[in-house]
Amino acid sequence: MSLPPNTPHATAGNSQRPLVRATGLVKEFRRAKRGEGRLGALRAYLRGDHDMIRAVDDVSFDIHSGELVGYLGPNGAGKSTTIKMLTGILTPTAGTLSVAGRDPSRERRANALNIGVVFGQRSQLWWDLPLRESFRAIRDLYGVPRREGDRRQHELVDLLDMEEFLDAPVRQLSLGQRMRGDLAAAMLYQPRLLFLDEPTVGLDVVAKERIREFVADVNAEHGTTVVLTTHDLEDVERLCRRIVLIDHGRVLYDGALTELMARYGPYRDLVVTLAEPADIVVDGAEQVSREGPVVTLRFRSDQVRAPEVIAAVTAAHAVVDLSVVEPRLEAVISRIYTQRALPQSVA
Ligand SMILES: Nc1ncnc2c1ncn2[C@@H]1O[C@H](COP(=O)(O)OP(=O)(O)OP(=O)(O)O)[C@@H](O)[C@H]1O
Repeated sequence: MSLPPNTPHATAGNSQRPLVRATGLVKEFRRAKRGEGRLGALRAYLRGDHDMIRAVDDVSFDIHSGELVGYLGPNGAGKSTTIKMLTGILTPTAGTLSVAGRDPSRERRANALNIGVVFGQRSQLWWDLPLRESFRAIRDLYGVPRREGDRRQHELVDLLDMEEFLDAPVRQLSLGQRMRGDLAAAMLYQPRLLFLDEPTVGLDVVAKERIREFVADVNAEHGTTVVLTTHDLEDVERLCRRIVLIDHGRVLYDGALTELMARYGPYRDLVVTLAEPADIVVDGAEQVSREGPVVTLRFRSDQVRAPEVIAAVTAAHAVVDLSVVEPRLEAVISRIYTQRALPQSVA
């Protein structure tokens, strides 16, 4: 199925120079070829046989100051590779990249002053140092003036409620506490751009909510531009107005979250619990799943009315329970990932 062209992003028409501009970005990796069997593998290794993998394949986008963008995609889509190029850790194979007017891989140190990076899976803090000492080291490293640093640290400690564990070594902190420490560390020198890679992974609901509130706050109050990579779509629903969806290194969608939902908007699910397990075949609706006696039918509410589908189902089956469910972002995204296409436009 061919993909519709990318939707112009939410800030199209913004005349300001973008904070981030990626144009035709490509990143290829060499990967050793695996020969058949042990001997084959050895031969391939000795011959230096390799494949090229295009982890990022002609990606272009602009991000303007103050935006909070979700950079999403299934495992292996190329998200981390893109973020690594934006932070200067990796050099693009082709294309151009500008972050606050700089080429990140050529001016890595200068770029580092403008960006904060937080990885949910791995801490940037010193494991054996108390948080307070890590903060001091970071302030020194980034040349934050003392008074200014004290003020910011105080504000962040307050905002993230960290006073009680500031003197504990990082290795003794819970995941949620460590995450708060990482976020504060990334914001101590007030970067213009914050990259968050899975910032809520593994956290309980309360801890997740605290992180989301903090991210929303630094974006709204300090105008910090945020690029958020996450598999938790509640993070996205809660925080992002714009999303960039990638798969196999290519942009599938770049635009407002509301527009994506509107495209999917006419779809409704009718969840039916039957007295006896059975498949349901009715006009205007498609059975999308069946688990025991629970069957889910999907229909377009602009083509068939819910009462008509319900009447057809109850005429043919003994029904114990039923409900009509509006689509959630998760359903939309999983449909895009599985079909590698956007839902049909309503228009
Ligand atoms: N250093 C590397 N050498 C070879 N291949 C790599 C390297 N880094 C990434 N890749 C490959 O590039 C592709 C994109 O990987 P990337 O880590 O960017 O995906 P991702 O979208 O961040 O995935 P996830 O959600 O699982 O973190 C994958 O096929 C991966 O195996």
